[in-house]
Amino acid sequence: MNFIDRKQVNFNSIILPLSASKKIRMKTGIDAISFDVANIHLPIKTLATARNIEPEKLEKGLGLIKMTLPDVHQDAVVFGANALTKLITENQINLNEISRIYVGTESGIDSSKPISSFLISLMEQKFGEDTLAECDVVDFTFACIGGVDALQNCIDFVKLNPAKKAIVVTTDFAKYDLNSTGEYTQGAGALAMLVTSNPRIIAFDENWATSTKGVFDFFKPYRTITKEAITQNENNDPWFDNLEAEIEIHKDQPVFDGQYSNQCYMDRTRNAYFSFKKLKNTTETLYNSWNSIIMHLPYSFQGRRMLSEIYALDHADKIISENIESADYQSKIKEVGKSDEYKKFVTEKLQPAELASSLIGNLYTGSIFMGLLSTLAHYYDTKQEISGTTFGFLAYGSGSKSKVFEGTIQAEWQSALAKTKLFENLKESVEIDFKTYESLHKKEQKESIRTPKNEWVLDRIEKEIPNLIGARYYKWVE
Ligand SMILES: CC(=O)SCCNC(=O)CCNC(=O)[C@H](O)C(C)(C)COP(=O)(O)OP(=O)(O)OC[C@H]1O[C@@H](n2cnc3c(N)ncnc32)[C@H](O)[C@@H]1OP(=O)(O)O
Repeated sequence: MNFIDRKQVNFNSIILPLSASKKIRMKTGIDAISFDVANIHLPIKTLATARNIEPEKLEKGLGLIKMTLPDVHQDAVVFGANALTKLITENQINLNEISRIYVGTESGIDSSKPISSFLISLMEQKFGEDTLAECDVVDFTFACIGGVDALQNCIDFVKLNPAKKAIVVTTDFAKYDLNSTGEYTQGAGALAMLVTSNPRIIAFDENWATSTKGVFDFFKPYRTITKEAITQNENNDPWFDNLEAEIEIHKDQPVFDGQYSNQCYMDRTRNAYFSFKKLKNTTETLYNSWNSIIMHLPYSFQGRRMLSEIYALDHADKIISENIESADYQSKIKEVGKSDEYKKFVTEKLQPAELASSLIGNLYTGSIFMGLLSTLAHYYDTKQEISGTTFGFLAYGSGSKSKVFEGTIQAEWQSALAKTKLFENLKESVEIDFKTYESLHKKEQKESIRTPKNEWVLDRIEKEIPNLIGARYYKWVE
């Protein structure tokens, strides 16, 4: 029997074989990436005009251009299944080789059956019965950071099992109440990423820093509909007609405090960033070593608005003191954010990630990965070589948690990305008018806006068979 001497095993990065003379560090990271977004959009100017908001605030203040939203036949399962199908076909993945499909989402359609369970049956429908019979699947939910949690988990798994492969899917519909301050930060879509040893796109460093604090900045609680509300049925909802007693319901739209959520975002990312420096045992200005910075972007300019604090605190010339409690601390951060030096920094390190966000909107768990894809697609389209450079990641999920980590772009990133064509695909999105937007939002629209082709669609929701009521069925449309 072979016994492994635990003292010789570095559990942070698997070193194979274990003899001191022949140490090979196995890289782990993202080997392939694909996406699916709603493909219908409302121009942000249209929303601004209808809501009597200055368009410049949304366009120049928050960086918004278009806002995608699901068509009648789309939901979080559809986006996830389409991104996953593209990942499998474009990269000729043999599903028997996939040990895990872990989903990050905060748009679950069922409190018990995870989205990953739907994905399994749809993939087997398309690629063969029992092809995923031994695959482990589960959903991760922690607001927008659930996809990063799934990724970290899959990376650890592949590090321990270098011959195995995993897939991470992030899928969400960021839906906010009409007339709320979140309304202009909506969006919908999914990404799928293959996690392997010796990946072609990006290999992650072993250090991951975390900052956590339990807060109510943004959440989706179960809400009570009282007997009186059911009786009054102010919105004439036909579903109410069959209700007799008070019930708890779950609404897609969150309860949130926008400015407080920004503060939580800043606090968590700042703490995680400085913890990451400690883990790396460095006093150098860390962001200078990053070619690009990939942050959670609930809207395009969130990263640049939030990062000025870290930029100032970790600046080589110590632009501001570290006294976070001082009276003029916040105004000094704002001042730094408006400086030409900071604007240049943003253009170089953050802007490539913002490009897709401006055209799509919020993807919740997928936003940070769309930032990564946007950056890679930008460098691909502009033919700039970035292999060997390091990307820094600042993830955030309300509730709240931040994770900071970094990865190195691999030599084959361009060939791995050749079929993705992000910006080309985004150009095909169909524009809708304000009336159509509102009817989709209120679920009054019955016919699909766009005719689906070569994609998964929601076929029907069971209404009759008692022990299947609410079951969702999907189909592939050629
Ligand atoms: C879910 C998560 O990811 S948590 C973290 C983020 N939170 C959310 O996404 C929650 C949902 N969203 C929201 O609540 C809101 O959309 C927020 C908080 C993101 C934005 O809130 P608002 O009150 O609409 O905007 P806010 O006043 O913060 O910022 C507007 C920006 O536009 C700028 N602006 C305003 N008018 C103009 C104009 N005419 N021209 C140019 N810029 C303008 C402002 O100066 C400000 O930018 P600055 O602070 O960088 O200077």
